[in-house]
Amino acid sequence: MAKEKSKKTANKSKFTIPKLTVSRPYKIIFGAMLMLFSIALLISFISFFFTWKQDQSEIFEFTNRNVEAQNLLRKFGAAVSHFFVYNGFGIAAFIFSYLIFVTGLALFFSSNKKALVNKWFWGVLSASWLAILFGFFASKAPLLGGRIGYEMNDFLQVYIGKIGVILLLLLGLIFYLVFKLKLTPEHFVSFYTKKKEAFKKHAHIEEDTDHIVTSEAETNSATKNSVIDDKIEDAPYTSKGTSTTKSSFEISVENLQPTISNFSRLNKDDDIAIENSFEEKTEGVPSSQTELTTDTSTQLEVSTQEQEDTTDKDDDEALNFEVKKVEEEKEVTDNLSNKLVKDFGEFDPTLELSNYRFPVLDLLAEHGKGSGITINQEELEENKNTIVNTLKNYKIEIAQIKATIGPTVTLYEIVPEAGIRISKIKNLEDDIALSLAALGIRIIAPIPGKGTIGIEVPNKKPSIVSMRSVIAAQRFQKAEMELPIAFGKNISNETFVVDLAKMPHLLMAGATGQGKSVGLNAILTSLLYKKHPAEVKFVLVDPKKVELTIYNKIERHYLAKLPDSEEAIITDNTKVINTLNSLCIEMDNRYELLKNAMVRNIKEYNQKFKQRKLNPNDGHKFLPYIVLVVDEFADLIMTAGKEVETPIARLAQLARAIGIHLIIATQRPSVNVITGIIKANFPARVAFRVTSKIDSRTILDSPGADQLIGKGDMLYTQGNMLTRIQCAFVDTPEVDKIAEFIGSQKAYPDAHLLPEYVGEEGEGSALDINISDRDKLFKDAAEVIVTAQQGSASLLQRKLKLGYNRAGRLIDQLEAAGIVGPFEGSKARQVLVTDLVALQELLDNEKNS
Ligand SMILES: Nc1ncnc2c1ncn2[C@@H]1O[C@H](COP(=O)(O)OP(=O)(O)OP(=O)(O)O)[C@@H](O)[C@H]1O
Repeated sequence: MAKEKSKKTANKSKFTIPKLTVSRPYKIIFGAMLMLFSIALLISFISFFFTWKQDQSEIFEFTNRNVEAQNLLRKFGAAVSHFFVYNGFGIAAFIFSYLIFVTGLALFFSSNKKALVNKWFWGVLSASWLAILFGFFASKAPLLGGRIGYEMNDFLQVYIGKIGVILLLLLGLIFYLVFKLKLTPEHFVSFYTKKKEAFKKHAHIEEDTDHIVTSEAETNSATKNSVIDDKIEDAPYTSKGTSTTKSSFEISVENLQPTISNFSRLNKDDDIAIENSFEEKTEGVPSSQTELTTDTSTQLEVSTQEQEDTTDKDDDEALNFEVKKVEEEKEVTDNLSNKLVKDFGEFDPTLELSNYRFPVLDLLAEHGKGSGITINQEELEENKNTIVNTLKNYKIEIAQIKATIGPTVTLYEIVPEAGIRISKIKNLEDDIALSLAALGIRIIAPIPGKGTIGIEVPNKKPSIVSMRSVIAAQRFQKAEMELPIAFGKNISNETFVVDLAKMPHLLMAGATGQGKSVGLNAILTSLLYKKHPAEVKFVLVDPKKVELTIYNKIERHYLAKLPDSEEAIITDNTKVINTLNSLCIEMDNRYELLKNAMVRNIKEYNQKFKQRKLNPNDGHKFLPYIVLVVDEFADLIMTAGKEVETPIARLAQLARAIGIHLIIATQRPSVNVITGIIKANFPARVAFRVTSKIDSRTILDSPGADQLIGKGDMLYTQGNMLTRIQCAFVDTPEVDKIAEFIGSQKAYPDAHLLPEYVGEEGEGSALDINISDRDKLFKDAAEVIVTAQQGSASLLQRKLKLGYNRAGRLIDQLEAAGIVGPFEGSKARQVLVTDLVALQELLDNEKNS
């Protein structure tokens, strides 16, 4: 079926009326002719209304050239006007002039034909309607309706009478309004209400304006004029100073506003009503007035456009198709943090001590001028020969030998002949040492990553590596590290710089007098030379009480301490436990901050904080690195055992991301000091000379440290290969000078305060009568005891997960508060409060008293 239908339509379209194709130039000519003709008609028609009486008799004398017509277009004008107006449609003949003009225009611009047909349809209908209407007045004014009007009117009157004709005309009018102007009754209703509202507002504003005008007149001050007044004064048409003009303008502009705002609220059908009301309102207002308010004029254009759209809906060509340019949405890159950074710059943590000066290089001594290596050629030659000969004795041929001179040792790299087993050379270590008659020979077989065998032979005259030389080294100065440490110089005499933040914790061991304390000072000095007081804080634990006391001077710059402690450098073992636990709290707090800031480590956190992306009101603050230095760890472990080991292990396991780094030194690297749990969490290790291979294994997991020569000769490992380094030497007076230099500068009001830690052990054993001195868990403990009706410390220990000391202290406090009875030997104490209500009462009474 569908196919048949489509076939039929196809056939239909095939046999449509043959198209009269006129070429474009002809169309233009013809169009122009029609337009000119229509103009001629218009002139003739207008002229006809004044000359028709004189010209009427001459019409029949058309060919007689002696008879002159009065019409502006003479005989032609008189004839066509007679035809169109007198014998035609009367005044409605103008419609034909218009229709001919638009036809010419359509041809001229080759525009849509459908719209033209539409125009002709409505044009002829309107002309007929008008002609019939004016037909009623044919006897008095025959020109109004023309002959056609008269005849049609007469014809209709015969059949339907005068009233019938009037009704028919009314029907025609409605037909026109509904179909052509697309008007509905709702339009009239809304138009009426709008009119009413506008009228009300008009009246209201008129009142106000009158008021303004009078007050203006009273004050006679030009400065008080409103913006609209200013605009009026600028406008060319206004007669300056005439208050009537001003006020009338103000009203009209004000009047526009409600109309326009209403416009947006109305539905499509309401458009015409609004426009009509608008036009009415602007009537009588000079056109320039509408130009004054740009907004208004824009809106005006829109509404005019809409009207055209409605009236010429089926006029495809005339339809104004406007593509609205969609503006790209603007991105708001200017968020608060960017704005803050723009306004105040990035947050500068060093601002509080902005005048802080880093210690100068001159504070450090040179130690052995030039610190150049003083090895002579003879010694080198001699050592080489001895090595080659010794190996030869054991039938080990050498293909190549190379020497690298370090500050304390010289490395001889040998490439043995093919087929020589490396283990054979390694086993000859002692023999080679004996032959060379030197202490501290270390054989590295093979040197990792080189494929050679290294024999380190101490220099006869070792040179001191001064702290000054390593601090001044470019490697250190340009090191882009979080916590750079210049340890000293390696075997190739290069400055050895490592990042403590990457280690992330360091374990140091070495027999007494081998350079541990100097090593610690070298680490601290490196950080003091590179880091601002705002960026790093030290927690110093010095059970020996003498090694680190020099740093007391920089307490308010660089040290961190517990809130209640007087001395920043911790020498008391119980305080060490509290400090370690406090650091654990600090660690937990920092993790919370990192979590809230949605960052993974302290570096990202501080960066975000500097960029002002973190709000200090949410508890965010710049986090300095915290370096915990424990000088004699063995001593701590011996006295505090697990209480120290546990927080140390916890910190070592977790603290790297939040910027807490541990440096632990010990002179007894035995397994009960450097336990498995400690070792597992300290991948970076430094070994100074130790007394036995076992100690070397404990600290480095391999021998070697026992063969060092002491005096700062050290081995460093970060989990893989060992690096032999000559530790930089910094003497106590130098450190003292640096501390003095820093300490003499403006400082923070106090040392950096660590979070408070309430230890399990109380400070005094006396009964705490003072309520404010009570344990934080006092109330909980009381509730536990009262509920269980059993006054025992072990109950508290179990329920509140407390240590024995703290539980005992709580019992004492409960006794003092009268909640439990006195100590009764092996029996549990008597509970003096019967229930929780009574307990609450007791506590409330205590508070009030
Ligand atoms: N890097 C070094 N360069 C030159 N000499 C050094 C170096 N390190 C240490 N020494 C020498 O060794 C001595 C002892 O050093 P240090 O005080 O550091 O030993 P220690 O291991 O801390 O001893 P203790 O454990 O008894 O305190 C220093 O006084 C110094 O003479």
